[in-house]
Amino acid sequence: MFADNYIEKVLERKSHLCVGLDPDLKQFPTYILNDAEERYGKTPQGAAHAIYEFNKLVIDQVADLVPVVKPQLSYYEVYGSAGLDAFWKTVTYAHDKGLLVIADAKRGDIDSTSKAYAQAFFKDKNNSWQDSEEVDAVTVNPFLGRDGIDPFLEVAKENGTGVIVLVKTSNNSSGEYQDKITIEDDESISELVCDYIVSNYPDSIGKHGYSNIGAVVGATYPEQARNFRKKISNSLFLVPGIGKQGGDIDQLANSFNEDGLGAIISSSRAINYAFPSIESGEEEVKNSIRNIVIETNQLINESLSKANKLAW
Ligand SMILES: O=c1ccn([C@@H]2O[C@H](COP(=O)(O)O)[C@@H](O)[C@H]2O)c(=O)[nH]1
Repeated sequence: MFADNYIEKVLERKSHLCVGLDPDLKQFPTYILNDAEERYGKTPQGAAHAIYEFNKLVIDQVADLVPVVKPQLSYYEVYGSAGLDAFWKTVTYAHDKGLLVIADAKRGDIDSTSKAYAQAFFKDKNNSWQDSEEVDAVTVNPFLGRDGIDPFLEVAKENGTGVIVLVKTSNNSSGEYQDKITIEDDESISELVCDYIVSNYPDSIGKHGYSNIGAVVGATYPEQARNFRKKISNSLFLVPGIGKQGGDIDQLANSFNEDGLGAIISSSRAINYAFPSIESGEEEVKNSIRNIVIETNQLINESLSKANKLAW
Protein backbone atom coordinates (compact mmCIF):
# COMPACT_ATOMS: atom_id res chain seq x y z
CA MET A 1 0.00 0.00 0.00
CA PHE A 2 1.06 3.61 -0.66
CA ALA A 3 1.67 4.71 2.95
CA ASP A 4 3.72 1.62 3.86
CA ASN A 5 5.74 1.78 0.64
CA TYR A 6 6.45 5.44 1.27
CA ILE A 7 7.63 4.93 4.86
CA GLU A 8 9.87 2.02 3.81
CA LYS A 9 11.53 4.11 1.09
CA VAL A 10 12.00 7.01 3.52
CA LEU A 11 13.80 4.77 6.01
CA GLU A 12 15.89 3.12 3.28
CA ARG A 13 16.99 6.43 1.68
CA LYS A 14 17.00 8.52 4.89
CA SER A 15 15.07 11.18 3.04
CA HIS A 16 11.68 12.85 3.39
CA LEU A 17 12.13 14.85 0.21
CA CYS A 18 9.79 14.70 -2.78
CA VAL A 19 11.14 16.10 -6.03
CA GLY A 20 8.46 17.97 -7.95
CA LEU A 21 8.56 17.59 -11.73
CA ASP A 22 7.16 20.90 -12.99
CA PRO A 23 8.51 21.17 -16.53
CA ASP A 24 8.58 24.77 -17.75
CA LEU A 25 10.28 24.99 -21.17
CA LYS A 26 11.29 28.62 -20.57
CA GLN A 27 13.59 27.42 -17.79
CA PHE A 28 14.94 24.36 -19.64
CA PRO A 29 18.58 24.02 -20.64
CA THR A 30 19.00 25.24 -24.23
CA TYR A 31 20.79 22.05 -25.32
CA ILE A 32 17.66 19.98 -24.52
CA LEU A 33 15.33 22.38 -26.36
CA ASN A 34 17.62 22.54 -29.42
CA ASP A 35 17.73 18.78 -29.69
CA ALA A 36 13.92 18.52 -29.39
CA GLU A 37 13.39 21.24 -31.99
CA GLU A 38 15.79 19.54 -34.44
CA ARG A 39 13.84 16.28 -34.14
CA TYR A 40 10.23 17.55 -34.09
CA GLY A 41 10.28 21.29 -34.79
CA LYS A 42 8.55 23.70 -32.38
CA THR A 43 5.54 21.44 -31.91
CA PRO A 44 3.73 19.83 -28.97
CA GLN A 45 5.64 16.64 -29.84
CA GLY A 46 8.92 18.57 -29.56
CA ALA A 47 7.85 19.99 -26.21
CA ALA A 48 6.83 16.54 -24.95
CA HIS A 49 10.16 15.09 -26.09
CA ALA A 50 12.06 17.85 -24.22
CA ILE A 51 9.93 17.30 -21.09
CA TYR A 52 10.52 13.56 -21.06
CA GLU A 53 14.28 13.95 -21.66
CA PHE A 54 14.53 16.54 -18.89
CA ASN A 55 12.48 14.44 -16.45
CA LYS A 56 14.67 11.39 -17.15
CA LEU A 57 17.74 13.49 -16.39
CA VAL A 58 16.24 14.70 -13.09
CA ILE A 59 15.04 11.22 -12.11
CA ASP A 60 18.46 9.68 -12.87
CA GLN A 61 20.11 12.20 -10.56
CA VAL A 62 17.70 11.78 -7.63
CA ALA A 63 16.45 8.17 -7.75
CA ASP A 64 18.87 6.89 -5.09
CA LEU A 65 18.42 9.99 -2.87
CA VAL A 66 14.65 10.44 -2.39
CA PRO A 67 11.55 8.24 -2.03
CA VAL A 68 9.13 9.98 -4.37
CA VAL A 69 8.56 12.40 -7.26
CA LYS A 70 5.52 14.61 -7.86
CA PRO A 71 4.70 15.65 -11.41
CA GLN A 72 2.17 18.51 -11.50
CA LEU A 73 -0.33 17.68 -14.28
CA SER A 74 -0.89 21.22 -15.56
CA TYR A 75 2.63 21.48 -16.98
CA TYR A 76 1.97 18.38 -19.11
CA GLU A 77 -1.57 19.29 -20.13
CA VAL A 78 -0.20 22.49 -21.73
CA TYR A 79 0.97 20.27 -24.61
CA GLY A 80 -2.24 18.29 -25.09
CA SER A 81 -2.10 14.57 -25.77
CA ALA A 82 1.68 14.72 -26.40
CA GLY A 83 2.12 16.30 -22.96
CA LEU A 84 -0.03 13.63 -21.29
CA ASP A 85 2.01 11.00 -23.05
CA ALA A 86 5.16 12.58 -21.55
CA PHE A 87 3.45 12.48 -18.15
CA TRP A 88 2.70 8.74 -18.32
CA LYS A 89 6.13 7.92 -19.75
CA THR A 90 7.62 9.85 -16.81
CA VAL A 91 5.49 7.80 -14.38
CA THR A 92 6.78 4.56 -15.90
CA TYR A 93 10.39 5.77 -15.90
CA ALA A 94 10.21 6.85 -12.25
CA HIS A 95 8.69 3.50 -11.23
CA ASP A 96 11.41 1.63 -13.14
CA LYS A 97 13.97 3.61 -11.13
CA GLY A 98 12.32 2.60 -7.84
CA LEU A 99 10.53 5.87 -7.08
CA LEU A 100 6.95 6.37 -5.97
CA VAL A 101 4.88 8.86 -7.97
CA ILE A 102 2.32 11.34 -6.62
CA ALA A 103 0.23 12.94 -9.37
CA ASP A 104 -0.46 16.51 -8.28
CA ALA A 105 -3.75 16.91 -10.12
CA LYS A 106 -6.06 18.43 -7.47
CA ARG A 107 -9.09 16.74 -9.00
CA GLY A 108 -12.61 16.58 -7.56
CA ASP A 109 -16.11 16.77 -9.09
CA ILE A 110 -19.61 15.31 -8.71
CA ASP A 111 -19.50 11.62 -7.74
CA SER A 112 -19.70 10.05 -11.20
CA THR A 113 -17.03 12.34 -12.62
CA SER A 114 -14.79 11.92 -9.58
CA LYS A 115 -14.99 8.18 -10.16
CA ALA A 116 -13.77 8.68 -13.73
CA TYR A 117 -10.97 10.96 -12.49
CA ALA A 118 -9.98 8.30 -9.95
CA GLN A 119 -9.89 5.66 -12.69
CA ALA A 120 -7.75 7.94 -14.84
CA PHE A 121 -4.99 7.85 -12.21
CA PHE A 122 -5.66 4.49 -10.49
CA LYS A 123 -6.50 1.90 -13.11
CA ASP A 124 -9.64 -0.16 -13.01
CA LYS A 125 -8.31 -3.73 -13.04
CA ASN A 126 -11.51 -4.93 -14.75
CA ASN A 127 -11.26 -2.50 -17.64
CA SER A 128 -9.09 -4.15 -20.27
CA TRP A 129 -9.39 -1.08 -22.54
CA GLN A 130 -7.07 0.75 -20.18
CA ASP A 131 -3.31 0.86 -19.96
CA SER A 132 -2.21 -0.70 -16.64
CA GLU A 133 0.18 2.06 -15.48
CA GLU A 134 -1.08 3.98 -12.46
CA VAL A 135 0.29 6.52 -10.02
CA ASP A 136 0.86 5.75 -6.32
CA ALA A 137 -1.18 8.69 -5.04
CA VAL A 138 -3.16 11.63 -6.34
CA THR A 139 -4.05 15.01 -4.83
CA VAL A 140 -7.77 15.76 -4.47
CA ASN A 141 -9.64 19.05 -4.02
CA PRO A 142 -12.36 18.69 -1.30
CA PHE A 143 -14.39 21.75 -2.29
CA LEU A 144 -17.29 19.66 -3.64
CA GLY A 145 -17.70 17.80 -0.36
CA ARG A 146 -17.59 14.11 0.52
CA ASP A 147 -19.23 12.78 -2.65
CA GLY A 148 -16.41 14.39 -4.62
CA ILE A 149 -13.75 12.59 -2.55
CA ASP A 150 -15.41 9.24 -1.71
CA PRO A 151 -15.03 7.82 -5.27
CA PHE A 152 -11.24 8.39 -5.05
CA LEU A 153 -11.16 6.54 -1.72
CA GLU A 154 -13.19 3.65 -3.12
CA VAL A 155 -10.89 3.10 -6.11
CA ALA A 156 -7.77 3.72 -3.98
CA LYS A 157 -8.95 1.12 -1.46
CA GLU A 158 -9.15 -1.53 -4.17
CA ASN A 159 -5.74 -0.62 -5.58
CA GLY A 160 -3.85 0.16 -2.33
CA THR A 161 -3.07 3.64 -3.63
CA GLY A 162 -3.07 6.99 -1.81
CA VAL A 163 -5.45 9.94 -1.85
CA ILE A 164 -3.98 13.22 -0.61
CA VAL A 165 -6.67 15.77 0.22
CA LEU A 166 -6.03 19.54 0.22
CA VAL A 167 -6.31 20.72 3.84
CA LYS A 168 -4.25 23.91 4.06
CA THR A 169 -2.57 24.95 0.83
CA SER A 170 0.72 26.86 0.72
CA ASN A 171 -0.42 29.87 -1.35
CA ASN A 172 -0.83 33.42 0.02
CA SER A 173 -4.62 33.53 -0.30
CA SER A 174 -5.31 30.02 1.04
CA GLY A 175 -6.88 31.52 4.18
CA GLU A 176 -9.60 33.31 2.20
CA TYR A 177 -11.79 30.20 2.39
CA GLN A 178 -9.77 27.52 4.19
CA ASP A 179 -9.33 29.49 7.46
CA LYS A 180 -12.97 30.60 7.74
CA ILE A 181 -14.69 29.35 10.90
CA THR A 182 -18.15 27.89 10.42
CA ILE A 183 -20.86 28.95 12.90
CA GLU A 184 -22.41 25.49 12.96
CA ASP A 185 -19.25 23.57 13.91
CA ASP A 186 -16.97 26.30 15.26
CA GLU A 187 -14.20 24.85 13.14
CA SER A 188 -12.32 26.16 10.13
CA ILE A 189 -13.02 24.72 6.68
CA SER A 190 -9.58 23.08 6.84
CA GLU A 191 -10.47 21.46 10.17
CA LEU A 192 -13.74 20.13 8.73
CA VAL A 193 -11.71 18.48 5.96
CA CYS A 194 -9.54 16.93 8.71
CA ASP A 195 -12.71 15.54 10.38
CA TYR A 196 -13.68 13.93 7.07
CA ILE A 197 -10.20 12.38 6.79
CA VAL A 198 -10.36 10.93 10.32
CA SER A 199 -13.83 9.48 9.66
CA ASN A 200 -12.26 7.48 6.83
CA TYR A 201 -9.26 6.13 8.80
CA PRO A 202 -10.82 2.70 9.47
CA ASP A 203 -9.35 0.16 7.00
CA SER A 204 -6.89 2.67 5.53
CA ILE A 205 -4.02 2.41 8.03
CA GLY A 206 -0.98 0.31 7.21
CA LYS A 207 1.57 -1.58 9.30
CA HIS A 208 3.63 1.57 9.99
CA GLY A 209 0.61 3.40 11.44
CA TYR A 210 0.00 5.69 8.48
CA SER A 211 -3.17 5.96 6.44
CA ASN A 212 -3.50 5.92 2.66
CA ILE A 213 -5.51 9.12 3.09
CA GLY A 214 -3.03 11.98 3.30
CA ALA A 215 -3.32 15.75 3.54
CA VAL A 216 -1.72 18.70 1.76
CA VAL A 217 -0.45 21.12 4.42
CA GLY A 218 1.78 23.93 3.14
CA ALA A 219 5.20 24.61 4.68
CA THR A 220 4.31 28.31 4.63
CA TYR A 221 1.90 27.86 7.58
CA PRO A 222 4.00 26.04 10.21
CA GLU A 223 1.86 27.04 13.22
CA GLN A 224 -1.26 25.62 11.60
CA ALA A 225 0.69 22.51 10.62
CA ARG A 226 1.29 21.83 14.35
CA ASN A 227 -2.50 21.87 14.94
CA PHE A 228 -3.29 19.65 11.93
CA ARG A 229 -0.52 17.22 12.94
CA LYS A 230 -2.45 16.54 16.17
CA LYS A 231 -5.85 16.29 14.48
CA ILE A 232 -4.86 13.90 11.69
CA SER A 233 -1.91 12.11 13.25
CA ASN A 234 -2.24 9.02 11.05
CA SER A 235 -2.07 10.95 7.79
CA LEU A 236 1.00 11.56 5.71
CA PHE A 237 1.28 15.29 5.03
CA LEU A 238 2.33 16.42 1.57
CA VAL A 239 4.18 19.63 2.39
CA PRO A 240 4.89 21.97 -0.55
CA GLY A 241 6.21 25.50 0.00
CA ILE A 242 9.93 25.26 0.78
CA GLY A 243 12.32 26.57 -1.88
CA LYS A 244 10.79 29.18 -4.18
CA GLN A 245 7.76 29.86 -1.92
CA GLY A 246 10.02 30.64 1.03
CA GLY A 247 8.72 28.10 3.61
CA ASP A 248 11.14 27.75 6.54
CA ILE A 249 12.95 24.40 6.62
CA ASP A 250 13.68 24.94 10.34
CA GLN A 251 9.95 24.81 11.11
CA LEU A 252 9.21 21.64 9.15
CA ALA A 253 9.35 19.54 12.33
CA ASN A 254 5.81 20.77 13.11
CA SER A 255 4.58 18.64 10.22
CA PHE A 256 6.17 15.45 11.59
CA ASN A 257 5.01 13.11 14.32
CA GLU A 258 7.15 12.23 17.34
CA ASP A 259 8.33 9.09 15.46
CA GLY A 260 10.14 11.40 13.03
CA LEU A 261 7.85 10.35 10.20
CA GLY A 262 4.68 11.56 8.54
CA ALA A 263 5.64 14.36 6.14
CA ILE A 264 6.52 14.33 2.46
CA ILE A 265 8.48 17.55 1.90
CA SER A 266 8.09 18.70 -1.68
CA SER A 267 10.19 21.09 -3.73
CA SER A 268 9.94 21.62 -7.49
CA ARG A 269 11.49 24.72 -9.12
CA ALA A 270 14.38 25.08 -6.65
CA ILE A 271 15.50 21.56 -7.65
CA ASN A 272 14.45 21.37 -11.32
CA TYR A 273 16.19 24.64 -12.20
CA ALA A 274 19.10 24.57 -9.76
CA PHE A 275 21.67 24.93 -12.57
CA PRO A 276 23.29 28.38 -13.01
CA SER A 277 21.93 29.26 -16.47
CA ILE A 278 19.83 27.89 -19.32
CA GLU A 279 23.14 27.80 -21.25
CA SER A 280 24.60 25.29 -18.75
CA GLY A 281 25.89 22.07 -20.29
CA GLU A 282 24.65 18.57 -19.45
CA GLU A 283 27.19 17.83 -16.70
CA GLU A 284 26.58 21.15 -14.96
CA VAL A 285 22.80 20.61 -15.09
CA LYS A 286 23.11 17.09 -13.67
CA ASN A 287 25.56 18.05 -10.90
CA SER A 288 23.53 21.09 -9.84
CA ILE A 289 20.34 19.03 -9.49
CA ARG A 290 22.03 16.21 -7.59
CA ASN A 291 23.85 18.64 -5.27
CA ILE A 292 20.74 20.65 -4.37
CA VAL A 293 18.90 17.44 -3.50
CA ILE A 294 21.79 16.25 -1.28
CA GLU A 295 21.86 19.69 0.38
CA THR A 296 18.07 19.84 0.88
CA ASN A 297 18.03 16.34 2.38
CA GLN A 298 20.75 17.44 4.80
CA LEU A 299 18.90 20.62 5.79
CA ILE A 300 15.64 18.75 6.42
CA ASN A 301 17.38 16.05 8.44
CA GLU A 302 19.34 18.59 10.49
CA SER A 303 16.17 20.52 11.35
CA LEU A 304 14.47 17.27 12.43
CA SER A 305 17.51 16.29 14.47
CA LYS A 306 17.38 19.66 16.32
CA ALA A 307 13.71 18.95 17.13
CA ASN A 308 14.54 15.39 18.29
CA LYS A 309 12.49 14.00 15.44
CA LEU A 310 15.04 12.16 13.33
CA ALA A 311 13.67 8.68 12.59
CA TRP A 312 17.11 7.04 12.15
O1 LIG B 1 -0.65 23.87 -1.42
C1 LIG B 1 -0.05 23.56 -2.44
C2 LIG B 1 -0.36 22.43 -3.18
C3 LIG B 1 0.40 22.12 -4.27
N1 LIG B 1 1.44 22.88 -4.63
C4 LIG B 1 2.24 22.45 -5.82
O2 LIG B 1 3.56 22.12 -5.38
C5 LIG B 1 4.50 22.63 -6.29
C6 LIG B 1 5.36 23.68 -5.60
O3 LIG B 1 6.36 24.15 -6.47
P1 LIG B 1 7.65 24.93 -5.94
O4 LIG B 1 8.43 25.20 -7.15
O5 LIG B 1 8.37 24.02 -4.98
O6 LIG B 1 7.17 26.16 -5.25
C7 LIG B 1 3.73 23.16 -7.49
O7 LIG B 1 3.59 22.12 -8.42
C8 LIG B 1 2.37 23.50 -6.89
O8 LIG B 1 1.33 23.36 -7.85
C9 LIG B 1 1.78 23.97 -3.90
O9 LIG B 1 2.75 24.71 -4.19
N2 LIG B 1 1.02 24.28 -2.81
